[in-house]
Amino acid sequence: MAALVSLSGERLGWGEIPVLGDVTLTIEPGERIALLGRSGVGKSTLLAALAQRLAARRVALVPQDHGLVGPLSVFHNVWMGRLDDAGTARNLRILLRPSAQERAQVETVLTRVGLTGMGRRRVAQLSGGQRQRVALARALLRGGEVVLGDEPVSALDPSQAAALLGDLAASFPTSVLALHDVTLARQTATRILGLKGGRIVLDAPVADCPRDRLMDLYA
Ligand SMILES: Nc1ncnc2c1ncn2[C@@H]1O[C@H](COP(=O)(O)OP(=O)(O)OP(=O)(O)O)[C@@H](O)[C@H]1O
Repeated sequence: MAALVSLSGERLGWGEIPVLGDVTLTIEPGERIALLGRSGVGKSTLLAALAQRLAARRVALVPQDHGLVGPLSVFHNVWMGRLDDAGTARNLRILLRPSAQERAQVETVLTRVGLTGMGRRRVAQLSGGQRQRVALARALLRGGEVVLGDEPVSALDPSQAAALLGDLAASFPTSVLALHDVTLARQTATRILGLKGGRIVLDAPVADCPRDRLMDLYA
């Protein structure tokens, strides 16, 4: 099967400022990759580079800051996951006067993230964990070949986090998720990428990643 994306010896950063060097990485369809490493090591930088390389595919994003529009309703924010499926006129109609079916589609994903009946609430009035779940609902509504998530369950309690990572795994064939919870990464990923000191220092199947080996990434 053809790789989804390949990077070979690349330097990734922002403008002239390098963050990660010598990045060599191939992602195959069906992989569930967890990105691990200390704060500021470059997980978001790698995800941003992957998003760019995967632009021709259908990709759902769950950004670290959620990427929501506070003054708009939960419904509107979730529907944004599908904006590029329709033209401006249809989108305007949906945003102003959604049909019962469109409301039901959004309600279905809201229920999956535990936000049943919250579609009319303004995002600005939600808690941090509720906002994160709106961002997850938007990704679930969008669907696609790949989900890229930057700490997508960091604001949720452990059982909710595990359940929603399970839902992402069931909904997207391939995932690349930056996670800070090593246990959750070992439970949900098939492959671990560990970043340290400006490099990928670990790239291995999860079966070869005992907890101690992963904790070295934070030493
Ligand atoms: N949009 C951006 N523009 C410029 N520099 C950035 C941007 N995003 C991140 N950086 C810089 O890139 C470096 C790596 O940051 P990055 O956000 O990729 O790390 P991270 O591993 O995701 O961190 P965290 O776990 O804290 O989210 C940092 O020095 C950061 O200041």
